[in-house]
Amino acid sequence: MRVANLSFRYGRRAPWVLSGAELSLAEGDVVEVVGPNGTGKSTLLRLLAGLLRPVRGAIEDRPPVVGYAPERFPADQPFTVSSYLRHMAAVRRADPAVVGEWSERLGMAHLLDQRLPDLSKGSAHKVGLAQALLCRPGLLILDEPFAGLDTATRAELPRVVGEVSARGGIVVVSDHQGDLRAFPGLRRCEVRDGAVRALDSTDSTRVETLVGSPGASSGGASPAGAGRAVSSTVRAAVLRVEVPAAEATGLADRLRAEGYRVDMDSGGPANQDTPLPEAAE
Ligand SMILES: Nc1ncnc2c1ncn2[C@@H]1O[C@H](COP(=O)(O)OP(=O)(O)OP(=O)(O)O)[C@@H](O)[C@H]1O
Repeated sequence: MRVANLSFRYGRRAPWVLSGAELSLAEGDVVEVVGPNGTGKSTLLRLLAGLLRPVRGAIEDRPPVVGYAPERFPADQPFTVSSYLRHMAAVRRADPAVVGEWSERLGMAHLLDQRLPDLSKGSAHKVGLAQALLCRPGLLILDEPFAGLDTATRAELPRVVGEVSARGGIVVVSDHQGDLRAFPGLRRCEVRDGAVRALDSTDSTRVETLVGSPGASSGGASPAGAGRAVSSTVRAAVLRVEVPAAEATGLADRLRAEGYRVDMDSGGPANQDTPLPEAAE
């Protein structure tokens, strides 16, 4: 799927939200979209989902089945949870049994008989997630999916994302809270000044700081070069990168998959003699 020279604004005189944005997405990609408030993350997600039409440019090769969970589920609808989800399953030509399955999985089976307008904010949010997942999406768009979720569902969501990705689906997530940050192979991109810019897949600020630090050669691998193995004709640099323990294995696996040699030291803090520079958060 490709976002090609995409420009969008909400009205003829409105300012451009996106201007000439580019993004390529491959099967199985999981992409976190970040950026300051109001820069156009939700707008980009709605464009990707096909809910908004580009003013200029195009979105090419969108998978045919799209699941979209909005940041705020519109709960002001005269249905029960069950009748709404069964209706959505029928519209998406999904097996009605998936309503029960997703309700269980998202911890909302006890809500099925409740009316949508009576739901709490978090419960309504779960209904928004469930309707996006009913259809086995080839493109799953989640706008701030973790906001207001209980602990169990928060823990379940990365597994759901992993399953969609494992069967070749593309997942695009706007996630202020960073709950997917440890997801193996996560791609990150930032929406800013109308453009979509690729970030390093893990903690870009820290890695960039390290590359510029004394002792790290600028002639070797750089975070911007992730995906390119260090060839024998390029001088190699050794970076010491301190990451949270929970993210270490995923990050190491991803770098190895990209052809880098990775040595992992899981014990204690970084070498006290050569302290890591403070990351500019
Ligand atoms: N329906 C709309 N009509 C007019 N302008 C809109 C509409 N939706 C969003 N905008 C404007 O488009 C810009 C981008 O909004 P958007 O919601 O995409 O940003 P965002 O990055 O998702 O913000 P946040 O981080 O606060 O969720 C903002 O200036 C916003 O005011």
